[in-house]
Amino acid sequence: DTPINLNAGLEPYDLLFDNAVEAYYKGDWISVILNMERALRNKGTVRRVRAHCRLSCANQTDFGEPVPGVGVPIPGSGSVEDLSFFQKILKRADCVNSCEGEKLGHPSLHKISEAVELEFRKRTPYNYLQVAYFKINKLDKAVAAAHTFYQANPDHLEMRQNLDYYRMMAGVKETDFKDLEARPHMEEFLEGKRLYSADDFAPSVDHFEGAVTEYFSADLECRALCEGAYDYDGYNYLEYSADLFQAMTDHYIQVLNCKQNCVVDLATLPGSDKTVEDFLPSHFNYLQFSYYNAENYEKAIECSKTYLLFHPEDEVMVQNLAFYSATLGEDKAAGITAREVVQQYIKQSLLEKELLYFAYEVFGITFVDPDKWTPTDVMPLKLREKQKVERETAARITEEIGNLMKEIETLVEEKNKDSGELSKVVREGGSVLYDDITVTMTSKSLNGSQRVVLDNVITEDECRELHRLSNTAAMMGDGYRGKPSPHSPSEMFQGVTVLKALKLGQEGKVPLKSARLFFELSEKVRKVLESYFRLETPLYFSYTHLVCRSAIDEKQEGREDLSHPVHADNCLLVSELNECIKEPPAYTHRDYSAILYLNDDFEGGNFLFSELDAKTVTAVVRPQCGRVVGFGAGKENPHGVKAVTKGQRCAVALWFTLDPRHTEKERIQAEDLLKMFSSPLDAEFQRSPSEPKPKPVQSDQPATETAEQPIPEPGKQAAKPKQKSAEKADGKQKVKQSDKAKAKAAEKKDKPAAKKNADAKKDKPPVKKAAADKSGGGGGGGSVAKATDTKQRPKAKSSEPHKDSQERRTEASSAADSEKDKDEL
Ligand SMILES: O=C(O)CCC(=O)C(=O)O
Ligand SMILES: [Fe+3]
Repeated sequence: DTPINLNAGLEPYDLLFDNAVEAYYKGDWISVILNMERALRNKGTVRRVRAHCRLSCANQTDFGEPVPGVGVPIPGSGSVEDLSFFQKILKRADCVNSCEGEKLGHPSLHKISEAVELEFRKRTPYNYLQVAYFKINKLDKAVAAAHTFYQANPDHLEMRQNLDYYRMMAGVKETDFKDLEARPHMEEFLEGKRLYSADDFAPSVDHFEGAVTEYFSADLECRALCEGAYDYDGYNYLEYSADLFQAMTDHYIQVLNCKQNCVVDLATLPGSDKTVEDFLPSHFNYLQFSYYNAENYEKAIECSKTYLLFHPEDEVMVQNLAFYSATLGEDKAAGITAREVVQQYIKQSLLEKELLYFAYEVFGITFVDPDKWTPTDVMPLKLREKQKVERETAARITEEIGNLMKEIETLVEEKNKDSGELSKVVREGGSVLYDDITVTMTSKSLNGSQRVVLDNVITEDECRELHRLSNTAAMMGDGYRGKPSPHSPSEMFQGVTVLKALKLGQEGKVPLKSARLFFELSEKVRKVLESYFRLETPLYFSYTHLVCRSAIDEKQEGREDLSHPVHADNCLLVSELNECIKEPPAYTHRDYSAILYLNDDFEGGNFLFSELDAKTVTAVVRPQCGRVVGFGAGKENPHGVKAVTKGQRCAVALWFTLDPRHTEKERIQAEDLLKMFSSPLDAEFQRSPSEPKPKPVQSDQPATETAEQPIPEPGKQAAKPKQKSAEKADGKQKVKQSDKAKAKAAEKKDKPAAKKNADAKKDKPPVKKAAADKSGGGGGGGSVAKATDTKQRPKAKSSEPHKDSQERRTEASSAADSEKDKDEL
């Protein structure tokens, strides 16, 4: 019989995905929606059918009973028993195949490439959907899609901006921000936790119970899905040759490993790779305390006993249980047992671990136990010892490597001291890449190192266009116009970044062409510098600023200050000590600087290099259109600008870094914006949410400062409004968490003595009370705690059981992040 129905196949979701993407580039939004929604639905169906078929076939053809028809096994002859075993295997395969074939069509239909799977894991379909819904004005759906995508891509700047944008739109409700991929067990758990933290215990019970039920059904599905094809990862297909039993073993152990890892999969928080530690057991910890507060002692006992299945030696839980039992009555309490599902779950999981450890010992197939609760003796002694030795060796090697690195560092430092200056001089002087550009002065003629003056880098026309751009932007922009210079009260200062210029261009306030020119010319300078200084690794933009300084005529008399005091760009110059300290708030990651001058029709304003004393001038450069002064951003190049006594002096100041982690975020945004302008499809979309791209902005972009200025202007210090508001949009949760972390830190600082006590209480709330009641009551444990007593107990404010370390880490890091933000400001 052929169980597979070739006709009634479910449309494969990779095909639907491709269709949707194709439709997207044609601007056929309805087709995008139809195909993408169907792709998501079909993916869900494939998942459900696979799990269902494997589970129901396991029920129909389990390996427990002998198969009728094969006969009673003959003692001593293995082969008939073997046949009976393999017959079951064959039956199971047949069952699963026909079950899946009936519902999905031929299995080859649903072989999906890893690339497409990855797109779905990254929730890319929602990025496309977001735009399509937006285009046809289905705002609620657009918002949900955007929110869903953002959950899995929290670093996606554009989507964050889109969400901010949606939030401001009329007709968008808070409830529209739905996570369409939320998993029921996690949703229930998080809701339970939220209520629990608010002392809403009765409703929290419902959610934690819901979470437990959903957990086991998700676990069942996850495990069933593990029974897929053998993953040859690490094996060479061609070389892999195993006999029947080895092949079965390899595959089966892989399946078991996968099943054990469902713990991790289920504990993963939405949109991150962070997991809730000790996830399943913690449900029963929350439950026992919630039930206790709801005065349901039977259930409190049941849940404590269940928790103790995982952690039998947990002292606090043992005490809680004693307290609950005393309250309810010992006899009654003795009759309450831990939950059966959990008993079964643990039994099965432990058996799996045993098999996995066996395979580890015998075949060397690695197994890393994801659970915290596994009793130590489940791991074979030999393995335990081996791991101990390995850990010790690893620690020793790490230490040795650390020492070696230190030695090398010292050696390198010493060597650099000797030859640094020399090698740098020798190294500079590479090609300037363009025929027109001339090298006017070198380090030698500038009396220093890592210095250059180039001419004809840009044309007269280009100078004029950028000069005009600066003035128009200052007029149109926010707040620069008429602002006193941060460096001198006798001058006015105006500045615009590439991104700001592009945005003004987008809004039609400055010519888009000029903004683009600004972007392109800054790139030209970057390339030329990289080549001239013969850098072995790329230069990245750290900050780009088109700046004009204008003399205030009535404030020139008796003027003695500089337009820009002598400083170095990546360290704090302490001229009294002839030192430059490379520490924040200096922009320590800046490695090279360049100033591209745009005009010379002003008085004063010469650029100067000096010694570390900030007095001895070593070279002077007169600005003029198309001239670039480029130099190393460190202590070797203290520099400043002489007073501009008449007219306006304009220049593009550029700072670069060799460390890609410090690439300017604004630059990336600017690039994206430019890309958007150049795509014809987007011409009419310029002011609406940004488009998903086949390759969305890398989500693992390291955090870098958004806007930086050489010296922050007082009024302009909030130069990060975008980030701030985006953070808010990111979820109040986060803000609250970091506040909490700060409060916690403050608390710790203030009263170190109180801390221990508070923490102890917090971890396992009722125990302290129970103990206090017992001693206070004086009598036998059983009769002490009455219902009325319970009522008087202080509310368990700080009562979260097991503040898991994962969360602690999250809090700590967000606190650290906000610390960092502060520094950068
Ligand atoms: O405008 C100039 O010539 C130099 C400016 C400067 O050094 C700076 O902004 O850090
Ligand atoms: Fe500077």
